[in-house]
Amino acid sequence: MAYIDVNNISLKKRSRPILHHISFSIHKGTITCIYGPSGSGKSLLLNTLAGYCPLQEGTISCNDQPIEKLYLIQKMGFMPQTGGLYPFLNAKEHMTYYSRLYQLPHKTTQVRIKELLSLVELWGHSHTLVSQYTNDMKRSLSLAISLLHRPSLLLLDEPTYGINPVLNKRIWNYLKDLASSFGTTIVMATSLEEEVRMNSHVLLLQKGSLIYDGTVPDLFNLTHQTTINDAYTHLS
Ligand SMILES: Nc1ncnc2c1ncn2[C@@H]1O[C@H](COP(=O)(O)OP(=O)(O)OP(=O)(O)O)[C@@H](O)[C@H]1O
Repeated sequence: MAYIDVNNISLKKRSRPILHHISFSIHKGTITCIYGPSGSGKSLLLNTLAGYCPLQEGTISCNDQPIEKLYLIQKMGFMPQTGGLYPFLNAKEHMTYYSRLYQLPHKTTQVRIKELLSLVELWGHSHTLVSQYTNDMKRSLSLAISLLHRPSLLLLDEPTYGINPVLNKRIWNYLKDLASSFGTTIVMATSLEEEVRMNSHVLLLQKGSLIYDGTVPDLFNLTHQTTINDAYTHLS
């Protein structure tokens, strides 16, 4: 049975249709990559999954429950592309603030803050105000925050964009371990072809329409191509 069911959703922004009749399913404990060029609707799709864009058409359910309920019961972790950070708080204060929102026990909070800020290479900057962070550091902090409460569903908007290869690999190992050991379901927007290739499930978006939903090997078989970009162009 599917963990997430997206059924015929459409979305308009300022009366302009952006997402068009999108349907797909996601299984528990898998990593799904949403791939497409800038402006294809990746962020809006993720925002819609996270419940930030009210649905104008269609339904989204998670474990047979409306997805909005999942957010309320704190089972979802969402890393937006921007926002969610306070310039005059440092990384540790952010993590503490969000831990309180999630009502994590004090000891768990201390352990997770160190573990996650170390994971994203911010432990050494944990007392620096976010206003002094680079965009990449802000992104890393957003990722750490989204992981804080060990959510069962993680929605990540380009989590590894612009980061160094060593950190990229460490984050990927961490995410894969969450999926395989804890059954965490991960949905991420990415513009990096190599990230799509590493994962089993890919959704290709073009101008707000889903042009492919399936595995990478099936995509290559279908299009007789050997790269994601060539396959994407073939389907366009
Ligand atoms: N709040 C909004 N109001 C109106 N149009 C919007 C809004 N947010 C996004 N759009 C438009 O919706 C389309 C999809 O945007 P979206 O940010 O989801 O694309 P994306 O694939 O995530 O791109 P990128 O990789 O650059 O983030 C774009 O044409 C964008 O201009």
